[in-house]
Amino acid sequence: MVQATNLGFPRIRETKKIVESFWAGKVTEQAVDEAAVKLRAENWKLQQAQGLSQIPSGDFSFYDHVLDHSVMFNVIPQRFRHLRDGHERNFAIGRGIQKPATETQEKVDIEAQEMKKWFDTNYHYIVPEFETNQTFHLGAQVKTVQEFNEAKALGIHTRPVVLGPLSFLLLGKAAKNSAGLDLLSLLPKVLPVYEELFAKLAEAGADWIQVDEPCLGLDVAPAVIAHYHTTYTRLTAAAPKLKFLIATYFGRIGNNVSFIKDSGVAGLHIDLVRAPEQLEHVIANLNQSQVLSLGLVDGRNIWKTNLANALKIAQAAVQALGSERVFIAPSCSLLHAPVTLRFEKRLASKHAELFDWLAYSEEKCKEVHTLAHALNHGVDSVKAELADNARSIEARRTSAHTTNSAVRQRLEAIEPEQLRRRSAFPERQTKQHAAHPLPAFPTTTIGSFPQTKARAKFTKGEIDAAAYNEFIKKEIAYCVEEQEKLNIDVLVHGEAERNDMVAYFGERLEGYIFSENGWIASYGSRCVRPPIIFGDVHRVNPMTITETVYAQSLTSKPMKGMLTGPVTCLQWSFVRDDIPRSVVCTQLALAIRDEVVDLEKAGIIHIQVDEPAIREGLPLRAIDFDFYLQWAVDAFLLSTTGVNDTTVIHTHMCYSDFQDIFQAIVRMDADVLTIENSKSDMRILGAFSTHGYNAEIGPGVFDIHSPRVPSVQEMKERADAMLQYIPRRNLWINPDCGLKTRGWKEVRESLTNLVAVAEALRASE
Ligand code: MET
Ligand SMILES: [Zn+2]
Repeated sequence: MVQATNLGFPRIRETKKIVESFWAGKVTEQAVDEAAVKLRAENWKLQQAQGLSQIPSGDFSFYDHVLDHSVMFNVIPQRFRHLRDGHERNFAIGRGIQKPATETQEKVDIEAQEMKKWFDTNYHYIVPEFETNQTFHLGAQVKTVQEFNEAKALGIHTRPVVLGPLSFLLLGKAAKNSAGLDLLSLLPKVLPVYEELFAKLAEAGADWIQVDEPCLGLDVAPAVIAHYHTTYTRLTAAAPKLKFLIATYFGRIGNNVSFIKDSGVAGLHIDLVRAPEQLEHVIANLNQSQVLSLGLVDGRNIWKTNLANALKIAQAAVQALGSERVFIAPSCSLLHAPVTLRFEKRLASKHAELFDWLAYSEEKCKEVHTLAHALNHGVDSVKAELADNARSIEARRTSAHTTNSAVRQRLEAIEPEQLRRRSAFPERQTKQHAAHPLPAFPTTTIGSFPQTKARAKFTKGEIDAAAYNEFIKKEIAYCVEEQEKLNIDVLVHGEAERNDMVAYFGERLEGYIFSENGWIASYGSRCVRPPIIFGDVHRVNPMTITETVYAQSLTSKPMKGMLTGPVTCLQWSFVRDDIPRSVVCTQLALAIRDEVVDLEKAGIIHIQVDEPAIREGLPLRAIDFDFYLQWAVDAFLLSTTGVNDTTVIHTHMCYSDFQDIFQAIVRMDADVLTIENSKSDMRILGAFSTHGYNAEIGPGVFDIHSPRVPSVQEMKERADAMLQYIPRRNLWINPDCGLKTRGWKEVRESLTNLVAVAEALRASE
């Protein structure tokens, strides 16, 4: 029998409320636990109702599953160890903790553990911190075992999910006191604890267990693959009752598959959505009894699966392996997909055509079941489901609403000179400085200023459109006035009208729709609701001109226009999968290009096109980098090069992992680049120039993620250090990202100090 399985279920939206109430001190730890028990039960039952035969357990988390795993293995950094074991400590590891001193207690102020992007998703995990004399052990309560038992008590036999030892170590980092630690040197210490965990699971009655090893989708050295081999040979031998399913996702396993055959593992899960071409190669690398779990339903997007196509692939696998050796599954954990379409009332009634194309997690589980059923009992046994699916797929394929011939023609007609500024940077810089002189070390901000609640009221319908517009104008005026008082050189309008830097543009472009409940986890209790790109994207009307021109009318200083770049719009949306992402990105680029040109026409001479997500889109394998960077940078160029030499194009990026993309940044050919530099790694600035970056640059002089007000002296020291790598005429002084999460008081104080730094630098010229 082919099994219908799942790798993980979303958990976040429902947990948000209870977790945030707990943080606010409104509910007890016990209430949190009770809510969790209820939610898990609901999720398991829901998956069972969809007909899955292997349902995951242990995938639940209140904050992050990697954090939970670290805690389960007692990998708790020194600075948190004195806190009481429990939710409060776990949340403290994720978010840091600050408590004022009381009569009975000293002040508490502990920095959170580092958060990092989970592969190429927009989910963030808490990076495990390992020490040289790290010890590992399980506590009295073992989360994975507990949750397995919890499901068992409900009569549901689940497949426990555990983060595998190699990925656990490789995704971590050395603690500050353990610089230079070779993470894999901890294997001999961690494996006995994994053995203990697996023994407990076997004792509790588990048979299949899912061991996630997402690092197998990366370029890993042969030495690491050798570790995989010895590790799994050992773990499987120690737990003869368990069947290990190694789960890979987000791409192809490639030659990393080589260790599987004689490693003792019972099965392997592969992502056939991202990498359908790997099927044959993987099958050829399995032994005679190993199971292959086929990730055929996209776990990272919201479109219905083309079941006929998926069935063909599955049938080929069944033919090669036999039905006992095939599982059907989503491509990855459904953590990255919204929960259910049941609550999308507005889409269902107002956009019935599009609604019919969608599948969230609940519906994806059903698709998995339908595929398995068709394989086990013949296609006729699910005739109605398959016919329904074929009808939706065909309706989407032939819809008049996804294609716009004018957009297609415009794309065809793109000429190479539309990807180039008229002159090279040095010539542009001379012209720009002559046409619009600025003081040395110009000061600016990244775009957003502290936000007020009125926009939320407007969405709730409490104030009407006219009142709302008046309100936005006031906010802009206030923001401009404050910046003038602070004596900043290049001003911004503050982005008061923008809920979200991607959704704002999505709402103004054709080709997008918005869901009510398409929430996915971003980090901790934070969820995002990515807009949905379903059709050809194009701009109908200007999107930012009114606000920008109004803001410019209030000041004689230059007002910087503020746009979100095409790659970031792409990266932070659910993107149609019927045409290549590169094509969607090019369409977005043309829309932004029109806006850039219109801003210039309206007299705006500084225009910033933000691309914070360009690094995140980088593929997982180095061999795929060039292809991505080619189209991504081309899209940025297409959006920004329609202007005169005297117009200053800015861009902004805020993930400091620039190592892999220097050349791409150079090729983006912006006049000014503002970047996050809060980690103060000055060497990175040196690397910019080594890689040929010669344009203007503003490495943030303060970290906006913290409410702390930086002193003049500390920022001046940072700027002085920057000057060792950056010529004086190219250095801008700015914070490292937008200020919308901060309060006005601290922003005013921080920026007063920031301007003082620029003045001090000028004085020393
Ligand atoms: C995540 S980058 C944010 C850039 C945007 N212009 C802002 O200031 O909010
Ligand atoms: Zn930023």
